[in-house]
Amino acid sequence: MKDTNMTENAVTTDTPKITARGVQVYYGDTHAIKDVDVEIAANTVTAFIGPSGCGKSTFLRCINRMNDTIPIARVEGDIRIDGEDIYDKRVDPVQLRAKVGMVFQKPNPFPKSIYDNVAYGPRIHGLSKNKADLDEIVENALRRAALWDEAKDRLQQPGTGLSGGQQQRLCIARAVATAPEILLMDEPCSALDPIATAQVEELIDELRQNYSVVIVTHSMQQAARVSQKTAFFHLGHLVEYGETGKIFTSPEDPRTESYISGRIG
Ligand SMILES: Nc1ncnc2c1ncn2[C@@H]1O[C@H](COP(=O)(O)OP(=O)(O)OP(=O)(O)O)[C@@H](O)[C@H]1O
Repeated sequence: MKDTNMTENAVTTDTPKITARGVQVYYGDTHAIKDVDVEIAANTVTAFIGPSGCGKSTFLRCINRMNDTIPIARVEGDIRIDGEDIYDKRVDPVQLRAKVGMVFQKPNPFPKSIYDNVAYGPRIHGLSKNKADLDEIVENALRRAALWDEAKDRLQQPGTGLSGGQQQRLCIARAVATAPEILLMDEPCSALDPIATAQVEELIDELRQNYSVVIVTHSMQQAARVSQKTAFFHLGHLVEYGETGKIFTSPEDPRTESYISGRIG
């Protein structure tokens, strides 16, 4: 089945990077994600949209096992990256998170220098042979995050001294420095002004060349601008998933139609 016609059904893509089957998430007695099946393509930006509390962030956090850090959260079902079960006991969540980077709603640089923020992941994962190697990784990551020109003369200054938009790009540089294959972004622009938002959106489009990007957003305009695929969640269900253009112009499900036309949410 192609991915343009589905209602709480399995969704497939030609080259799935991430495959989820029968995913349930519980927080104690709260059933937050209900039987979600989805396949997410490589080199694609996929947007998760839906009303507040529908489970977008919860499902996003399943993809790098961030829910493991929430004691009352319980994840069931099967999630694979390139066919590998990421919940297998042999998978080290720290290694997994190097491969599946995450950028959060609020820029959260470490209280360290700009350089050390970006070098942190490569250092703990032993990705560089020597200082020159690490310098190169840091420079490349800052370039990829479109922050190099603004940061190159102040690499030893604190990351927290940057503007909000620069801090978010620093967090993106920190995430890409470990050469991830997937980048998860949880409302990455919600704390940014329109100019910084435009810069981050432009960056997301460039990042797609190298990564699969999954972005949670409350802004339907943003989803329409940056994503090729959109998933609409409602009350823990993945209601509809498909080409972004189709979801926004001719959704199949009345709940999607209501949300995009502003009647729910
Ligand atoms: N740490 C937590 N502990 C308990 N319940 C939680 C926790 N995180 C989320 N939930 C519950 O799980 C459900 C889904 O929440 P989630 O944050 O995933 O939704 P969301 O769609 O991302 O919402 P928003 O758009 O408001 O960020 C909600 O009912 C929420 O209250």
